[in-house]
Amino acid sequence: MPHHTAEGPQSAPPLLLGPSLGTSMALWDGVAPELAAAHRVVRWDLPGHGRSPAGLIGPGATVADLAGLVLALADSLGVDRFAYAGVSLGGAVGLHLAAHHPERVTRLAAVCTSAHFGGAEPWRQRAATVRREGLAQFVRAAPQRWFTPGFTVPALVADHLAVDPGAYAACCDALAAYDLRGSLASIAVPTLVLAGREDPATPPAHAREIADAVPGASLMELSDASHLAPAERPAAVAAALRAHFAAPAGAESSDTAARY
Ligand SMILES: O=C(O)CC1=CCC(=O)O1
Repeated sequence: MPHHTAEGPQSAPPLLLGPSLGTSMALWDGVAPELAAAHRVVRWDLPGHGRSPAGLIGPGATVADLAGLVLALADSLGVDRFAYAGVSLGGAVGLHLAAHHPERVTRLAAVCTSAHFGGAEPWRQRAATVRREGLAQFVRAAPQRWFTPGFTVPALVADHLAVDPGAYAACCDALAAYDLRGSLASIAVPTLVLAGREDPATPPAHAREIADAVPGASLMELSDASHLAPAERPAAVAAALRAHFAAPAGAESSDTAARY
Protein backbone atom coordinates (compact mmCIF):
# COMPACT_ATOMS: atom_id res chain seq x y z
CA MET A 1 0.00 0.00 0.00
CA PRO A 2 1.31 3.53 -0.70
CA HIS A 3 2.33 5.48 2.39
CA HIS A 4 -0.37 8.00 3.24
CA THR A 5 -1.50 10.49 5.85
CA ALA A 6 -5.00 11.70 6.66
CA GLU A 7 -6.10 15.00 8.16
CA GLY A 8 -9.42 16.75 8.69
CA PRO A 9 -12.68 15.50 10.19
CA GLN A 10 -13.16 11.78 9.75
CA SER A 11 -16.75 12.27 8.67
CA ALA A 12 -15.94 14.93 6.05
CA PRO A 13 -16.00 14.05 2.32
CA PRO A 14 -12.73 12.36 1.31
CA LEU A 15 -10.25 14.21 -0.90
CA LEU A 16 -7.14 12.39 -2.15
CA LEU A 17 -4.03 14.39 -3.09
CA GLY A 18 -1.41 12.92 -5.44
CA PRO A 19 2.21 14.10 -5.89
CA SER A 20 4.43 14.46 -8.94
CA LEU A 21 7.47 12.51 -10.10
CA GLY A 22 10.41 13.05 -7.74
CA THR A 23 8.35 14.68 -4.99
CA SER A 24 6.64 13.54 -1.83
CA MET A 25 3.39 14.43 -0.14
CA ALA A 26 5.30 17.46 1.25
CA LEU A 27 4.35 19.06 -2.07
CA TRP A 28 0.93 19.67 -0.49
CA ASP A 29 2.19 21.05 2.84
CA GLY A 30 0.92 24.58 2.18
CA VAL A 31 -2.41 23.46 0.72
CA ALA A 32 -3.64 20.38 2.60
CA PRO A 33 -4.33 22.11 5.95
CA GLU A 34 -6.54 24.64 4.13
CA LEU A 35 -8.55 21.86 2.50
CA ALA A 36 -8.80 19.84 5.71
CA ALA A 37 -11.37 22.26 7.17
CA ALA A 38 -14.02 20.79 4.88
CA HIS A 39 -12.53 17.47 3.76
CA ARG A 40 -10.90 14.34 5.06
CA VAL A 41 -7.65 14.96 3.16
CA VAL A 42 -5.60 11.86 2.32
CA ARG A 43 -2.15 12.45 0.87
CA TRP A 44 -0.19 9.55 -0.65
CA ASP A 45 3.39 9.02 -1.80
CA LEU A 46 4.40 7.50 -5.13
CA PRO A 47 6.25 4.14 -4.89
CA GLY A 48 9.85 4.67 -3.78
CA HIS A 49 9.12 8.34 -3.07
CA GLY A 50 8.60 9.83 0.39
CA ARG A 51 7.82 6.87 2.61
CA SER A 52 6.15 4.52 0.13
CA PRO A 53 7.81 1.14 -0.51
CA ALA A 54 9.74 1.01 -3.79
CA GLY A 55 8.54 -2.49 -4.60
CA LEU A 56 4.95 -1.40 -5.26
CA ILE A 57 5.83 -1.04 -8.95
CA GLY A 58 8.54 -2.33 -11.26
CA PRO A 59 9.83 -2.00 -14.83
CA GLY A 60 7.05 -1.50 -17.37
CA ALA A 61 4.72 0.11 -14.84
CA THR A 62 1.76 2.09 -16.16
CA VAL A 63 -0.39 4.96 -14.94
CA ALA A 64 -3.17 2.35 -14.64
CA ASP A 65 -0.95 0.48 -12.13
CA LEU A 66 -0.53 3.67 -10.07
CA ALA A 67 -4.28 4.30 -10.26
CA GLY A 68 -4.79 0.74 -9.01
CA LEU A 69 -2.63 1.53 -5.97
CA VAL A 70 -4.77 4.60 -5.24
CA LEU A 71 -7.96 2.55 -5.51
CA ALA A 72 -6.47 -0.10 -3.20
CA LEU A 73 -5.56 2.66 -0.73
CA ALA A 74 -9.11 4.06 -0.87
CA ASP A 75 -10.52 0.56 -0.38
CA SER A 76 -8.27 0.02 2.63
CA LEU A 77 -9.61 3.24 4.15
CA GLY A 78 -13.21 2.21 3.48
CA VAL A 79 -13.57 5.05 0.97
CA ASP A 80 -15.83 4.27 -1.97
CA ARG A 81 -16.12 7.66 -3.70
CA PHE A 82 -13.64 10.50 -3.35
CA ALA A 83 -12.62 13.86 -4.78
CA TYR A 84 -9.11 13.84 -6.24
CA ALA A 85 -6.42 16.40 -6.99
CA GLY A 86 -3.02 15.48 -8.38
CA VAL A 87 0.06 17.22 -9.71
CA SER A 88 1.77 16.12 -12.94
CA LEU A 89 2.15 12.30 -12.72
CA GLY A 90 -0.30 12.44 -9.80
CA GLY A 91 -2.65 14.42 -12.05
CA ALA A 92 -2.31 11.82 -14.80
CA VAL A 93 -3.43 9.25 -12.24
CA GLY A 94 -6.47 11.44 -11.53
CA LEU A 95 -7.35 11.79 -15.21
CA HIS A 96 -7.01 8.02 -15.61
CA LEU A 97 -9.27 7.41 -12.60
CA ALA A 98 -11.89 9.86 -13.88
CA ALA A 99 -11.83 8.29 -17.36
CA HIS A 100 -11.69 4.63 -16.36
CA HIS A 101 -13.18 4.47 -12.85
CA PRO A 102 -15.76 7.29 -12.90
CA GLU A 103 -17.88 5.53 -10.28
CA ARG A 104 -15.11 6.21 -7.72
CA VAL A 105 -14.41 9.91 -8.42
CA THR A 106 -16.75 12.74 -7.43
CA ARG A 107 -14.69 15.74 -8.63
CA LEU A 108 -11.24 16.13 -10.15
CA ALA A 109 -8.52 18.78 -10.15
CA ALA A 110 -5.74 18.16 -12.69
CA VAL A 111 -2.83 20.35 -11.57
CA CYS A 112 0.22 21.14 -13.73
CA THR A 113 -0.33 17.96 -15.70
CA SER A 114 -0.90 16.63 -19.16
CA ALA A 115 -2.81 14.02 -21.13
CA HIS A 116 0.46 13.14 -22.88
CA PHE A 117 3.89 14.07 -21.51
CA GLY A 118 5.59 14.81 -24.82
CA GLY A 119 6.09 11.34 -26.24
CA ALA A 120 7.64 8.13 -25.01
CA GLU A 121 11.27 8.51 -26.03
CA PRO A 122 12.49 11.13 -23.53
CA TRP A 123 10.92 9.13 -20.70
CA ARG A 124 12.45 5.88 -21.92
CA GLN A 125 15.82 7.63 -22.03
CA ARG A 126 15.35 9.12 -18.56
CA ALA A 127 14.39 5.69 -17.18
CA ALA A 128 17.47 4.09 -18.79
CA THR A 129 19.79 6.84 -17.46
CA VAL A 130 18.40 6.54 -13.94
CA ARG A 131 18.72 2.74 -14.00
CA ARG A 132 22.32 3.10 -15.16
CA GLU A 133 23.59 6.11 -13.24
CA GLY A 134 21.06 6.98 -10.54
CA LEU A 135 19.11 10.19 -10.09
CA ALA A 136 21.86 12.76 -9.55
CA GLN A 137 21.63 14.60 -12.87
CA PHE A 138 17.84 14.89 -12.65
CA VAL A 139 17.98 16.08 -9.06
CA ARG A 140 20.42 18.81 -10.16
CA ALA A 141 18.19 19.88 -13.07
CA ALA A 142 14.83 19.65 -11.33
CA PRO A 143 14.65 23.05 -9.58
CA GLN A 144 14.79 24.82 -12.97
CA ARG A 145 11.78 22.81 -14.10
CA TRP A 146 9.91 22.85 -10.81
CA PHE A 147 10.17 26.46 -9.67
CA THR A 148 10.35 29.98 -11.08
CA PRO A 149 13.82 31.60 -10.84
CA GLY A 150 14.81 32.43 -7.28
CA PHE A 151 12.21 30.18 -5.67
CA THR A 152 12.91 26.81 -4.07
CA VAL A 153 11.62 24.47 -1.38
CA PRO A 154 14.64 22.78 0.24
CA ALA A 155 12.51 19.97 1.72
CA LEU A 156 11.29 18.94 -1.73
CA VAL A 157 14.80 19.03 -3.17
CA ALA A 158 15.99 16.87 -0.25
CA ASP A 159 13.13 14.40 -0.76
CA HIS A 160 14.07 14.16 -4.45
CA LEU A 161 17.60 13.04 -3.49
CA ALA A 162 16.15 10.21 -1.41
CA VAL A 163 13.89 8.74 -4.14
CA ASP A 164 14.53 5.09 -5.00
CA PRO A 165 16.06 5.03 -8.52
CA GLY A 166 14.29 1.82 -9.57
CA ALA A 167 10.88 3.16 -8.58
CA TYR A 168 11.63 6.53 -10.21
CA ALA A 169 12.57 4.73 -13.44
CA ALA A 170 9.35 2.69 -13.24
CA CYS A 171 7.40 5.96 -12.93
CA CYS A 172 9.23 7.16 -16.08
CA ASP A 173 8.09 3.93 -17.80
CA ALA A 174 4.54 4.84 -16.80
CA LEU A 175 4.94 8.34 -18.26
CA ALA A 176 6.40 6.89 -21.48
CA ALA A 177 3.39 4.64 -22.01
CA TYR A 178 0.77 7.21 -20.95
CA ASP A 179 -1.51 8.85 -23.49
CA LEU A 180 -4.96 9.78 -22.26
CA ARG A 181 -5.85 12.17 -25.11
CA GLY A 182 -8.34 9.76 -26.66
CA SER A 183 -10.24 9.35 -23.37
CA LEU A 184 -10.56 12.98 -22.27
CA ALA A 185 -13.95 13.46 -23.93
CA SER A 186 -15.36 10.59 -21.87
CA ILE A 187 -14.56 12.25 -18.54
CA ALA A 188 -17.84 13.21 -16.94
CA VAL A 189 -16.77 14.27 -13.43
CA PRO A 190 -16.59 18.02 -12.73
CA THR A 191 -13.00 18.93 -13.58
CA LEU A 192 -10.78 21.88 -12.80
CA VAL A 193 -7.55 22.15 -14.78
CA LEU A 194 -4.88 24.26 -13.15
CA ALA A 195 -1.68 25.40 -14.88
CA GLY A 196 1.41 27.35 -13.85
CA ARG A 197 2.07 30.08 -16.42
CA GLU A 198 5.84 29.53 -16.17
CA ASP A 199 5.74 25.72 -16.21
CA PRO A 200 8.21 24.31 -18.77
CA ALA A 201 7.38 20.67 -17.97
CA THR A 202 3.62 20.81 -18.54
CA PRO A 203 3.08 24.24 -20.11
CA PRO A 204 -0.34 25.93 -20.09
CA ALA A 205 -0.99 24.56 -23.62
CA HIS A 206 -1.16 21.07 -22.07
CA ALA A 207 -3.76 22.30 -19.58
CA ARG A 208 -5.76 23.94 -22.37
CA GLU A 209 -5.77 20.68 -24.31
CA ILE A 210 -7.30 18.92 -21.29
CA ALA A 211 -9.79 21.70 -20.55
CA ASP A 212 -10.88 21.90 -24.19
CA ALA A 213 -11.52 18.16 -24.39
CA VAL A 214 -13.10 17.37 -20.99
CA PRO A 215 -16.77 18.36 -21.19
CA GLY A 216 -17.52 21.33 -18.93
CA ALA A 217 -14.00 21.58 -17.51
CA SER A 218 -12.78 24.88 -16.06
CA LEU A 219 -9.29 26.18 -16.70
CA MET A 220 -7.23 28.35 -14.37
CA GLU A 221 -3.74 29.67 -15.11
CA LEU A 222 -1.63 30.82 -12.19
CA SER A 223 0.94 33.58 -12.66
CA ASP A 224 4.30 33.34 -10.85
CA ALA A 225 4.02 29.57 -10.76
CA SER A 226 6.04 26.88 -12.46
CA HIS A 227 5.54 23.10 -12.35
CA LEU A 228 5.07 22.69 -8.60
CA ALA A 229 2.34 25.30 -8.25
CA PRO A 230 1.03 23.95 -4.91
CA ALA A 231 4.47 24.64 -3.41
CA GLU A 232 4.98 27.98 -5.12
CA ARG A 233 1.44 29.45 -4.89
CA PRO A 234 -0.10 27.46 -2.02
CA ALA A 235 -2.72 30.06 -1.07
CA ALA A 236 -3.95 30.48 -4.65
CA VAL A 237 -4.02 26.71 -5.25
CA ALA A 238 -5.82 26.11 -1.94
CA ALA A 239 -8.43 28.77 -2.77
CA ALA A 240 -9.01 27.32 -6.24
CA LEU A 241 -9.34 23.76 -4.94
CA ARG A 242 -11.53 24.78 -2.01
CA ALA A 243 -13.94 26.53 -4.39
CA HIS A 244 -13.89 23.68 -6.91
CA PHE A 245 -14.45 20.91 -4.39
CA ALA A 246 -17.22 22.85 -2.65
CA ALA A 247 -19.05 23.91 -5.82
CA PRO A 248 -22.43 22.36 -6.60
CA ALA A 249 -22.55 20.06 -9.64
CA GLY A 250 -23.13 22.03 -12.83
CA ALA A 251 -21.18 25.07 -11.67
CA GLU A 252 -18.38 24.41 -14.18
CA SER A 253 -18.10 26.18 -17.48
CA SER A 254 -15.54 25.67 -20.21
CA ASP A 255 -16.02 29.35 -21.08
CA THR A 256 -14.40 30.34 -17.82
CA ALA A 257 -10.64 30.64 -18.18
CA ALA A 258 -9.64 32.37 -14.99
CA ARG A 259 -6.24 33.97 -14.53
CA TYR A 260 -4.71 34.65 -11.11
O1 LIG B 1 10.44 15.71 -13.87
C1 LIG B 1 9.90 16.43 -14.71
O2 LIG B 1 10.40 16.67 -15.79
C2 LIG B 1 8.53 16.98 -14.44
C3 LIG B 1 7.51 15.94 -14.37
C4 LIG B 1 6.94 15.26 -15.38
C5 LIG B 1 5.97 14.31 -14.86
C6 LIG B 1 6.04 14.62 -13.42
O3 LIG B 1 5.35 14.12 -12.52
O4 LIG B 1 6.98 15.56 -13.18
